[in-house]
Amino acid sequence: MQQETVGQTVDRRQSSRAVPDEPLVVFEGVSKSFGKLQAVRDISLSVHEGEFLTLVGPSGCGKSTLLNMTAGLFPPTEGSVTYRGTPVEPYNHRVGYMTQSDHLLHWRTVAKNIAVPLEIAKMSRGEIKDRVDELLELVGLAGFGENYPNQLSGGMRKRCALARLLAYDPETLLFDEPFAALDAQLRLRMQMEIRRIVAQLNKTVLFVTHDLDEAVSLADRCVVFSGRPGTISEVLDIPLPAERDLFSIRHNQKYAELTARLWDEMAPANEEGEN
Ligand SMILES: Nc1ncnc2c1ncn2[C@@H]1O[C@H](COP(=O)(O)OP(=O)(O)OP(=O)(O)O)[C@@H](O)[C@H]1O
Repeated sequence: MQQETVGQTVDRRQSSRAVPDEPLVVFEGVSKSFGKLQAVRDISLSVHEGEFLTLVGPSGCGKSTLLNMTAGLFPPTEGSVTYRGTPVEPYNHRVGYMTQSDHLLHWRTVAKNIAVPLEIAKMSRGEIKDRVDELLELVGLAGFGENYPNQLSGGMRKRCALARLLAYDPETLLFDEPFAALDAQLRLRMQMEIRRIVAQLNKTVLFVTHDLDEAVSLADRCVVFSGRPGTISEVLDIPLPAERDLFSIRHNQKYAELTARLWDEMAPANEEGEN
């Protein structure tokens, strides 16, 4: 059961991370093959509640495959994926999934798009309205509820998709390169929004990206994969402040060191199995 509502605004990230807790998602000796193709091999990784994890690695190393197994879209070939101590089964309703494409329904207004999961959950009209208003406020779209997706900018569409993702209050958010198509400035704004919202709601995040700056600036930890079959080559702690200004963080010495280290890790000479 979900414990939080969207309206709760206490940042429990710092305090929850100060106390050792049971991991939320655990991959133990996970391998996944599709026919003869082995996508990932022997992945062991624990994700803790309230943690923001980024996943980077060469194309085809199985990052999305890990998200898909967390969502219960398919099981591992070997090993186990558990969520709160229980093996993930089809489907894991505690997670929400957001990809590069926003999948907004063009014939529905912003408010009606956000309302989709709430309608499926058979909430009453009044409850849906209250919830949608709250979500519009949260993602910075107050006043745009009656607009249609084709009347929105790229950033606003992302905000709308994010609000819909949050509507049923999933405790873990899976992001697969959600901002890849945005220009640099917009991407930075959306990154700031994501960190603000995730901290505010104390969500756990697995975020796949090819952008190494994004991988460092967003994360509490960054998981680096080697080429296919994907194995974890390193898990980097990102000891940057929980409350960070993503504009000025680029001048931070630690930030520069971490991104440089990631670039070194990702140098072509270090890739074993590029597509
Ligand atoms: N459902 C599937 N059926 C068959 N093959 C798959 C399936 N899902 C993934 N693969 C294959 O597994 C490998 C890993 O794919 P995956 O999408 O997880 O990699 P990725 O690291 O997320 O790649 P990218 O960064 O390019 O998105 C690829 O070779 C892909 O073609």
